[in-house]
Amino acid sequence: MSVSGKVALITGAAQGLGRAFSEELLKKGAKVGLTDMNEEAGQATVSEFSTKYGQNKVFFMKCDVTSEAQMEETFQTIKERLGGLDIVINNAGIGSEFNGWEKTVDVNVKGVLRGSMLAMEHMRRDKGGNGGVIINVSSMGGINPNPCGPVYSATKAAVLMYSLSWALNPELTMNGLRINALAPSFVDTQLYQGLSDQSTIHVPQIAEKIIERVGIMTPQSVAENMMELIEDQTKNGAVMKLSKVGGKEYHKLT
Ligand SMILES: NC(=O)c1ccc[n+]([C@@H]2O[C@H](COP(=O)([O-])OP(=O)(O)OC[C@H]3O[C@@H](n4cnc5c(N)ncnc54)[C@H](O)[C@@H]3O)[C@@H](O)[C@H]2O)c1
Ligand SMILES: CC[C@@H](O)/C=C/C=C\C[C@@H](O)/C=C/C=C/C=C\[C@@H](O)CCCC(=O)O
Repeated sequence: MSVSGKVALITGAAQGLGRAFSEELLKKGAKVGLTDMNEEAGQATVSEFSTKYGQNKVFFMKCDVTSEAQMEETFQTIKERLGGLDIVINNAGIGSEFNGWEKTVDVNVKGVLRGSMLAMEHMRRDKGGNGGVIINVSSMGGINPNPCGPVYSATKAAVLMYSLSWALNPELTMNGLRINALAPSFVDTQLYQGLSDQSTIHVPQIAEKIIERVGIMTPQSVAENMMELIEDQTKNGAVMKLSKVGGKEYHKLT
């Protein structure tokens, strides 16, 4: 599928991976609904991208993925403002392991499931949509047990299993939809930089050893690889693993 002229909605897009996904899509001629709970960062990003790619190509909405009302309004508004919806990337995620662990579940699991359900409602052909693709952002931490973040890993494993379960449902494919999961290892973003904050993870000394082994990617390199999940229409149910040392691999869970 060529993304030129298509409309994408991305959560957590003000910075990090979501910002990189947005820019990669804009470079290829897509229109992007950039959403994030951080309004200041979101406005700054959309201002930069409007200048680079055109005012009518990108639109920002403040949206907290844990709010059903905000997510419903955001999907409807972006679809109206940009003329449709073809690509949804449920990217927003956090990593608190201790006193914020329930928020981690709310954002990383409930936020992704909410965005997936809204994406299906707005894109499925039997409800007036044009079909499309959903990319749910998991992690290598959702595939391999990771002592640094049991809560985080559980949320990312949930994203994987939810996505793959839907991919097997003919209701999805018969209505022109595809759903995939992206599972990067470490990427140089604010979330990764928070790893050094002992209040967010368990056993940071183990994290250091894992990082030495698997390396650290740039958000841009992840975004460039991710595009294959959108452009290759045979990839329904695919799990793309990415790491600095291992490169790109497709993971089979079944
Ligand atoms: N950085 C990594 O090493 C890495 C590796 C694998 C997977 N991931 C995943 O990639 C995704 C993006 O993470 P990142 O590394 O770019 O982190 P990041 O912290 O740089 O960016 C996350 C963005 O999500 C936004 N956000 C947080 N909570 C939100 C909410 N409730 N509603 C809306 N927006 C919210 C933040 O404001 C921020 O702009 C996450 O799902 C993360 O789990 C990251
Ligand atoms: C880990 C808790 C959270 O607060 C921190 C997140 C930081 C970065 C994002 C995360 O998704 C990255 C995970 C990377 C995992 C990399 C390798 C794993 O497969 C573990 C491999 C185990 C091993 O090699 O020993």
